[in-house]
Amino acid sequence: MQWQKLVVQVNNQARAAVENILLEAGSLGNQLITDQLSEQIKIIGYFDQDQDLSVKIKEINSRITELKTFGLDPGRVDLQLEQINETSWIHQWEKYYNIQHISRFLTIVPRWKDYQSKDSRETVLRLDPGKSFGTGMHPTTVLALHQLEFLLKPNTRVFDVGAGSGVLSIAASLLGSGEVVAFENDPEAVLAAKKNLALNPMAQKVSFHQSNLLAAADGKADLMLANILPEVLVQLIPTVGNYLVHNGRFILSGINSAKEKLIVDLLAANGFVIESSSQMQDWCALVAKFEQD
Ligand SMILES: C[S@@+](CC[C@H](N)C(=O)[O-])C[C@H]1O[C@@H](n2cnc3c(N)ncnc32)[C@H](O)[C@@H]1O
Repeated sequence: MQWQKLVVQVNNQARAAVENILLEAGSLGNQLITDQLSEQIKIIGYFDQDQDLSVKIKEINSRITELKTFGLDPGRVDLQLEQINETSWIHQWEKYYNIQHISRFLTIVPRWKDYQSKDSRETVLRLDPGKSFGTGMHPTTVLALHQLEFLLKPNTRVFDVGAGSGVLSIAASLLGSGEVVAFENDPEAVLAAKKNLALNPMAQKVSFHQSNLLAAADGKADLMLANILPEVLVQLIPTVGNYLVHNGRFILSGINSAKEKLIVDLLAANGFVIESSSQMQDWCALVAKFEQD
């Protein structure tokens, strides 16, 4: 299978915004290459070959150029499209993917790295994201994991919408939740998530389902997770109340700061009260409480 790689060279100050533009254009994962001697960085977006990027490149270029109107100078912008084969794509990820200490008590370790925890309180999550989103390195995943660690109570029933590599679902189980039911519309991601579950035998009662948003959900959750782009959150939010208990919490991530107000207003209109908002780079995560009967 062939992939396409879009290499974008810009000024470092536009990094978070450009990463977001690539993800919104359909990049399945971004890789960052920095040079300590230069302000210029390279952001590489990986796209499925089926995507016609000839039109999208123009759109991406003009969105990057428009950043100037928001006070972000992207500098000299250069975009190069390259074809790559699947093996080298996965190889690239493995090269740049490292052990990540998400918090004092949660560490994500790539499947192929050795790691011995020295602290019995530390939870170690083994992961091989393959082609699916959710290495644990992206700010949106880190923000969701921080909120999950903070909010999770023992035996809570969790729904994870847009499970990707399964990172949030597996973390929820390892951190002590009850049943975790995860939904993902990409069949390849569902397979990757199931393989990741097998890498973590301590994660119990987790199931992954191929489903458009909550279409395959049954019953109600105490805690809902969704790290998905705002365009998808907008479709999801009006349905969440049917699947969340009264006073249940909803952790939303994947929101670029410019879309925060839109999501906050939609949550309020659907019976949610915002409890907190956290920020990393240009990304925002929200915790909302469902107060409607
Ligand atoms: C940003 S990734 C998040 C992955 C992982 N949960 C994490 O936090 O790192 C969003 C995921 O949502 C999935 N997704 C997008 N639209 C969806 C939909 N309508 N129904 C189910 N999953 C969807 C994508 O395939 C992708 O795996």
